[in-house]
Amino acid sequence: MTERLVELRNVSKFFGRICALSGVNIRIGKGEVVGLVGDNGAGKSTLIKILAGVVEPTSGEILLRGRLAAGWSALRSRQAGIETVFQDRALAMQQSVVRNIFMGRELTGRFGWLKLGKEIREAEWLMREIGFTSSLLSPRSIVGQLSGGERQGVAMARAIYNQAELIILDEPTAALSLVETAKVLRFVHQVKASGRSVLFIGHNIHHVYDVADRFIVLDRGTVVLEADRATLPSADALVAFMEDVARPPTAMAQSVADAGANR
Ligand SMILES: Nc1ncnc2c1ncn2[C@@H]1O[C@H](COP(=O)(O)OP(=O)(O)OP(=O)(O)O)[C@@H](O)[C@H]1O
Repeated sequence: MTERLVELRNVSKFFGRICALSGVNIRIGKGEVVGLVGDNGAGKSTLIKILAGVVEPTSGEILLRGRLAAGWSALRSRQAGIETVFQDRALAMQQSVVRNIFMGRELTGRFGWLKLGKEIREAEWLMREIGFTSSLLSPRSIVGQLSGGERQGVAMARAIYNQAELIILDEPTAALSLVETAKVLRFVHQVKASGRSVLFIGHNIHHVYDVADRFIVLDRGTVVLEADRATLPSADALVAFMEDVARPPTAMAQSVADAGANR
């Protein structure tokens, strides 16, 4: 097993009487890509918001490198190297790639002057690190003119600049074409190759399967499957498992009865 980076131990979250998470145990190791899947309302967003420190668990513990993390908050989460790329990616569309990467953490000199040359060089390095290959793209490109997959890459480059050790990607391939999805999956592979970890949340099981080393399936607030890639022969096996989980108990009982009758 890889070195443990972050763990949730017996975490539950209630919103009033609604139970969003119940006794969840998960761990994310250094340099691994974990795929988090589950139907609508399964608790995925709540889980990533807890990791990001923007939602407080009702009970349970968060551990960093095996040690209890006290006083968990958005600041502590970022200090621990956890960066979340939410679906809107929070990018300034009218601004350049370099301005987006350094937003709020600009490189300045002694008198507060912007070190644009240094930022450009650093942005070029980050773009290479994340796997941008197009020669048409530069740190000066305007983000609003980039494709959806490339924008996702800029958000990931910003996370790396912010010292991310774990990048949480909230449905990074939602509404993207095949070509754009392939770009995002390549960026994720690059992030892993650089030794960082990724928690990849996705509705498209095939995208998650393509990129993850390990899979966690949430269903109505509980972890119903945690499996290594080696134990899941294909994306279809994961889809079949999820279909079984989603099936209402009566339908399941009926299908068991049907199977018995056909024997
Ligand atoms: N702020 C909130 N107040 C009340 N209930 C909430 C809140 N946030 C989430 N919930 C409820 O908690 C449960 C889990 O929601 P969550 O958004 O975490 O699921 P999800 O897996 O991310 O779903 P989706 O894929 O649709 O985004 C749902 O029943 C949801 O209605």
